[in-house]
Amino acid sequence: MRADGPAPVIEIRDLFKSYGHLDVLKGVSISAKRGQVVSLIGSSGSGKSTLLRCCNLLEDSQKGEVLFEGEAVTWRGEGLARRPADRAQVTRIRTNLAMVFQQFNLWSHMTVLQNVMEAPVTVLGRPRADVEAAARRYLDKVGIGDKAEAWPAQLSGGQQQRAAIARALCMEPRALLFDEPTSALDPELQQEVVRVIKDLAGEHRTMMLVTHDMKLAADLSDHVVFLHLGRIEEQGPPDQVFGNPQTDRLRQFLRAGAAA
Ligand SMILES: Nc1ncnc2c1ncn2[C@@H]1O[C@H](COP(=O)(O)OP(=O)(O)OP(=O)(O)O)[C@@H](O)[C@H]1O
Repeated sequence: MRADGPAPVIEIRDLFKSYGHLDVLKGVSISAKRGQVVSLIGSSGSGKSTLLRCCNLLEDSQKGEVLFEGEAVTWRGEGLARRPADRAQVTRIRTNLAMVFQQFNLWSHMTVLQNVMEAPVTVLGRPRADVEAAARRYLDKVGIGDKAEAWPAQLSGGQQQRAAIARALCMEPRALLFDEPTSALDPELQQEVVRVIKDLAGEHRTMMLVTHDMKLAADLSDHVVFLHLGRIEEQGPPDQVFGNPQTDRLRQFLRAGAAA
């Protein structure tokens, strides 16, 4: 244990990411320590989702690195010559940094239970009976234990997102990455997902959360990062970021959100 508290589970160091000529991340450094909830806020296009996707190797990056529990996991090399880490490492990282997407991404041809069990059984090779017991436990935990045998299309959006959260939990990850988990939901369905995310935060799980829901970020986060055009414009504890913003850009962003 370091003198300054728990070690980072995720550490992003000076990360640069471009799509062709579009520079999306321009030297971003963030870390999430064990048990911390770090929220990423900012205008559309500021690079929040890209940053999250770089953490679990869904995207490459041109420069800088991401460390998972102290181990470098970003692509190796420089510029376009960068190569992914080896396949086993990619699997390990995606298992340990499980992601929940805005659009749920459940497989429509599988039942809810099969969705939750699929990766632990086929990718990780865990025993089916153990995984099924765990999957049912996680479905209960997110409040849809009775939907195990249903098809995704039979579920509401909020239930589908809770199934996606159960699927992420069933990987037994070291951290959860949420990419706008409530944005695709009607307001009344958002709350059931928010409740689940709050429960997980209450268990001191390590999380990185991209959200446009400032209330959620304020309620949940230990640390809030405001991105603007691929750079960190301001960051700090939620009381400060939301209660005493230091930069004009953040003040403007929060005002615009409050007026929306
Ligand atoms: N695969 C891609 N190819 C080309 N450009 C992309 C790709 N993915 C994202 N971008 C661009 O990168 C920029 C950052 O996108 P990103 O999704 O990270 O932003 P964001 O802050 O999460 O926005 P939002 O809040 O709207 O989701 C945007 O200009 C987007 O159009």
